[in-house]
Amino acid sequence: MISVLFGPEKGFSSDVIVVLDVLRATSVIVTALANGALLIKPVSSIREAVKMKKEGYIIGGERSAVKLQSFDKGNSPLEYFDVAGSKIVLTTSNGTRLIKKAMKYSKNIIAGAFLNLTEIVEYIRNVENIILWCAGNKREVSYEDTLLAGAILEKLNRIGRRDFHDSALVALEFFGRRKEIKFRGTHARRLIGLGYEKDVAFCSQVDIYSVLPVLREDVFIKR
Ligand SMILES: O=C(O)[C@H](CS(=O)(=O)O)OP(=O)(O)O
Ligand SMILES: [Mg+2]
Repeated sequence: MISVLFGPEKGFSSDVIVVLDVLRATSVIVTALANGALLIKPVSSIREAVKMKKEGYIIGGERSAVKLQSFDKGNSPLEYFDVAGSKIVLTTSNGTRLIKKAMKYSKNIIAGAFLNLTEIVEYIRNVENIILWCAGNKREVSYEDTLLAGAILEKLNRIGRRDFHDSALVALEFFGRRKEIKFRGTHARRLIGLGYEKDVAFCSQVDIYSVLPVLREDVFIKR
């Protein structure tokens, strides 16, 4: 059975959990690994991230969408092209918190974005129980994560999967009504207002990377 969780509140166990935070945490994770980062460690707090600096990590993340003082990088995927060979610790408002939560519910967690859409589908196509877990925006449903859930489901549907929970059917039908990958929600508008329009455009690209971030212990590495 394939289910979609539209926000971070309620979780349950599953064979695989695909964490979706299109704007922008999972797009950052995919981009960093595609550009040669060795690993990305998601953490919930700023303090945990800062501690890792001494261990040679690049520290990245945001609060209220803006790079933190004393951090090396923010939460823009465009800042993660020059990370070959590095270890990164990442803390963000929605995405990294959801990843930590998802760890309670599955040993098999992957990070999904439009950037690696086909890689996600290839990995989960034969898995029995799947949750597509949307990070959402400030604990609410987000347009772009729901759209990605629908895009994944459409591809699964095309290859014959039909075991969709009602939540999955809702996301699938939502995606089916959209003709383009364009983010019309609050989070995209807010990021554009803050000057991050290039991030929004970058994160709406489909399949520019053939990379799948898988969580091993508590760090994402390339599969
Ligand atoms: O940086 C982002 O895009 C958001 C921050 S906020 O929700 O806009 O304040 O973080 P994320 O965890 O990637 O949703
Ligand atoms: Mg987000």
